[in-house]
Amino acid sequence: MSGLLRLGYGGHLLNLCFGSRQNRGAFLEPPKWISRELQRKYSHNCEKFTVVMVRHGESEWNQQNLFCGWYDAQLSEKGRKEASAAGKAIKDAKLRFDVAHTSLLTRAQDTLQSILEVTGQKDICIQKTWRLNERHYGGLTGLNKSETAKKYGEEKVKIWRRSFDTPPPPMEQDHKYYECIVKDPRYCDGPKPDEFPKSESLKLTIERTLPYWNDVIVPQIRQGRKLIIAAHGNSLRGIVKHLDQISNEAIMELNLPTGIPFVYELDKCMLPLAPMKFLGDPETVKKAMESVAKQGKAK
Ligand SMILES: O=C(O)[C@H](O)COP(=O)(O)O
Repeated sequence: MSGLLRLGYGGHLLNLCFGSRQNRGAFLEPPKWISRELQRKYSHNCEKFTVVMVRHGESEWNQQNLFCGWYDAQLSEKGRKEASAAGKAIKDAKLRFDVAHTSLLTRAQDTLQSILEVTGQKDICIQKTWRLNERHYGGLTGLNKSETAKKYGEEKVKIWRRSFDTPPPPMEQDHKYYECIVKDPRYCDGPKPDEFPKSESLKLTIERTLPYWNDVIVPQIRQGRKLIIAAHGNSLRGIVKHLDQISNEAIMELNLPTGIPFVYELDKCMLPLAPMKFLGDPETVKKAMESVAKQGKAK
């Protein structure tokens, strides 16, 4: 299928078709030079696609306020409860899925399993990828966030946690968790040794998450498949930044809460038709976001 874009230009109405023989069956994005505002306003389609995303429930390392990244922490008791509450919220919203996407980390996979159990959808196809993993916290992995803020200052910790392109210090080979992460057999199919991160900024996280969004997830959405993505605070922040075109500065203030699903309605150009909608009471969501932000404060 090709697309039709209507643009008002110098008093004329311009109809632009896009699509090519090679891409028959796929919908091409309108040319990049057309602003998102115009795309949204004039894009000649009213189909909408629903995608549900959820950050895993609280992990044992979240509970102890430790930088976790690629360390495979398990869900805490509270995290397991959050995961089943997420399932209930999804069930109440009557959302059904054809495919689920998750990371290679247990906390995201267990959250997904719990959601699928509660919603009675355990048999759907699950695709797992390292590209949806949490951002790699490098040398900070295993350190307490508050103590790190006490040692280096809250401002520095906020930059490590939330800046767009300043990565935390790298994880060196003598780091306590280096071996168990780098030699973990779950990474036998990737990342390749030369792409294996030593630490990641949000920018670097987006660079490995977005190809998966564009090449695997978007084609499924366009085929009309209903998707759930159970992943992590920062891999999801990257996707949200991309979808909502959030600036590098503004993304610093976005803190995703654990275990509260959020829903996007996307048009055919994969543009959100409305802001993300949390399946939770707004006051609870606000408090949960504030408490994530506070984890980097020195106590
Ligand atoms: O990896 C971690 O420590 C958390 O899951 C995400 O941490 P952040 O909110 O400090 O980025």
